[in-house]
Amino acid sequence: MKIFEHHLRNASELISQYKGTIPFSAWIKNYFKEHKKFGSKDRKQISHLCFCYFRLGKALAKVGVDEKILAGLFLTSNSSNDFLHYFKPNWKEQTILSLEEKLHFIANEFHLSEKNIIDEIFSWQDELCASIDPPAFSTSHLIQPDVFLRVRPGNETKVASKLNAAEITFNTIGQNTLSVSSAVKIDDVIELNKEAVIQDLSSQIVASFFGEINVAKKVVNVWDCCAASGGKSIMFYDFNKNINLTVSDIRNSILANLHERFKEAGITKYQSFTIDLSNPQAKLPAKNFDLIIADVPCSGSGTWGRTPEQLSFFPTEKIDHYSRLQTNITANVVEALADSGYFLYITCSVFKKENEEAVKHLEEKGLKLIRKQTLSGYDKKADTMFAALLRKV
Ligand SMILES: C[S@@+](CC[C@H](N)C(=O)[O-])C[C@H]1O[C@@H](n2cnc3c(N)ncnc32)[C@H](O)[C@@H]1O
Repeated sequence: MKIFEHHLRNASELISQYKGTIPFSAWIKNYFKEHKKFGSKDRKQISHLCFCYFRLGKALAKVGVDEKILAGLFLTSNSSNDFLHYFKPNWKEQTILSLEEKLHFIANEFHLSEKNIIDEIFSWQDELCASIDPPAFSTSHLIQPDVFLRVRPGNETKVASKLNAAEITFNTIGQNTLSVSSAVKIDDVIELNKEAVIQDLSSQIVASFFGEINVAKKVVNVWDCCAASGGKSIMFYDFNKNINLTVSDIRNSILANLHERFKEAGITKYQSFTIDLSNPQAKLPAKNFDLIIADVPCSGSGTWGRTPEQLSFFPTEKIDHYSRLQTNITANVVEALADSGYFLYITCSVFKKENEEAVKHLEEKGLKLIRKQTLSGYDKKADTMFAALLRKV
């Protein structure tokens, strides 16, 4: 079929043109904007083929782009499709096999070692936190993660009935956690931020650390110092409304999103300011925070199931860059902790340099570790994150 051959050729050309400077989803959107000849079905199929290729990371580097696209499509599909069948009729029977069996099959097809394929999907195995299972984490990149919703307190019944009325299939994971397929357009159905927040499962599990914060005060002073659009602040507010909330980030444009989101979430009383926290000369707020939430900038390596092009393009030296940035930020920020104040350190990274080693730096600064945890989402179609709660003693 000519159309299949066109799609494969287009995907292959786009993959060779993409240099990893911006996220692939944004890059391909721009490309299609400039090249109007592609219809919506073509755009969808070509993007999908590119993502299938990227999900294999640095594995199958020598088999050629077309073959790697087809192998990626085979490994990420649960049933045979006409496109795959057209190019690989003898793979049809195998599409229903388990991922492990399919990896074995592909290794045989290309005369490669199955272990090497797995090691090369996520090729930073030596940098991983000890608690992560390297093969399971690596192969998880072949599965598209889900979208998770955190239903805000009191909206549980309303959100479920709205989803049911719109005939949207969802899984109930916990009292306040639902998941939907990444293809679903949820914002047409529920009032985002008011009724529910789009928030990854592991990010939601960070709330389990809030219960360990013991402040004998009516109003808790909280500083969400790398707040972005305020996901962690909204979650803390839902846990405890008696807070005096301060938020900051490096740029005003980022905080503009936060103001919008807080409005929708009903958070009206808070202080906000911009600050470069990596600058040792930065003027910090007064030293009176009972809790500082430091959801620091990081490699994002626990979220590459959503941006699989990073498996091919992430420069290894950036791990050290982020680690230094995190050390500079946290060294600065802890100065604003009140006596006995808590410090919640969070990343969406799987690298020990950004996680356990960062916690060691904080302990060297005199903070006492209460709990640290790798929040492994790779077995739950979710992101993998890391959180550590420390206290100034
Ligand atoms: C992982 S995101 C925070 C996500 C957010 N807490 C949430 O739950 O949605 C990290 C944030 O740190 C900010 N950031 C990066 N470098 C910074 C710096 N030097 N000083 C302050 N904030 C910085 C980024 O702009 C980004 O918004």
